[in-house]
Amino acid sequence: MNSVPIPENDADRIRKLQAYSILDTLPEQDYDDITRLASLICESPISLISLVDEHRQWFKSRVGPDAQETPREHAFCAHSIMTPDDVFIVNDASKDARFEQNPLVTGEPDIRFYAGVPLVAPSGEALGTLCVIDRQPRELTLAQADALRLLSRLVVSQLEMRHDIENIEQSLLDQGDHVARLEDYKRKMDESHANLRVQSVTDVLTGLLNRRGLRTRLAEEFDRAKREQSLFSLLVIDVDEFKSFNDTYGHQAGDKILEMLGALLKDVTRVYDSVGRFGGEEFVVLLPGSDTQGARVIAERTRRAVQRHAWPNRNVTVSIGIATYADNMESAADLFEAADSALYKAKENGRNRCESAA
Ligand SMILES: Nc1nc2c(ncn2[C@@H]2O[C@H](COP(=O)(O)OP(=O)(O)OP(=O)(O)O)[C@@H](O)[C@H]2O)c(=O)[nH]1
Repeated sequence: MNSVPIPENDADRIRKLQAYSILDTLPEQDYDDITRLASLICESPISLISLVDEHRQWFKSRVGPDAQETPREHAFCAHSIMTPDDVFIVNDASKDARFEQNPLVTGEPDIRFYAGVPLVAPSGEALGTLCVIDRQPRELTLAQADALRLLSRLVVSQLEMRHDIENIEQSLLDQGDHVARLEDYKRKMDESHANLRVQSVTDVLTGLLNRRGLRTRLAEEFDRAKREQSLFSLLVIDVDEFKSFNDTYGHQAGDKILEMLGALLKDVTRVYDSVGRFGGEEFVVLLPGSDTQGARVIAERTRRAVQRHAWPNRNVTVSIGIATYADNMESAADLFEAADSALYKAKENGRNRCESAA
């Protein structure tokens, strides 16, 4: 038996075939319809869509034989793909020197007649054939050859369509991946914006509201008190003789005091009060719902708590100015100034005391 011919472009041809991802896939109705039609039109008991792989021919669809594949060296189709533009016809294989010793001729399925039309990819490679086979020597009519050509083009269209669909599916998956990554990115951006928003109103040393955060909250509460005619008070709290503390124990020890005082103020106030560090050693507590009397109680409690607290180095006390919202106040600044004046009075009157605005 002659050895099997190999096309010059065989490596490219096999790469192309593999790119279709068709080898070793399950049977599909569309391809089976084509082999059935080929068999009917050509009146042949066997019809195959044979794809010529590196070492085998593999049948995507078959009418007749049980085998799913045969070695390439036995494949009539391996001869057929050598002439991509022609129908390859063997009228009687038992009398053809190329095939008379072929096991597919000397044994099952006893091939005598073979007609194969190469399946030519749009880029020119012959991937395999659509072929019809008979156990009797015979001929193919011109009409049957034409039909076989037409059906072979249908097979290639199927291959192309399937390939396009796979590409589209893949790009949809890739697109989905991009969308997921974008959403993740957006979520991270939102998180970092939210973090930035929190940081922009937070005092680094104490973790309380900073001056900016306090200003915003004060304006909101002031507007609410004015709108709803509700009670609202404000405490301005200042550490006594803090300069001498710093001078004696150092700035870092002073920072520690401010940090501890921040935590203490948080402890002694209610959840709906807002506590912040207005700057330096001055703290502010906003008391929505509190009149002067209520604010005074909280201020006294705070002052006592500071006085009794176990501080490092030496005792710490605070002076507290109290102001309560009144109808005649035009803005939050009026309320703040009133509390600040009261604080000044507390300092004037000897420190470690609470004073209310007049
Ligand atoms: N450690 C520390 N000290 C600060 C900080 N901010 C302001 N200070 C200090 O706080 C001190 C405030 O001093 P003064 O305004 O003279 O007031 P005081 O010494 O507390 O005296 P009175 O308020 O009148 O009781 C200054 O020495 C500031 O340097 C801070 O963030 N950390």
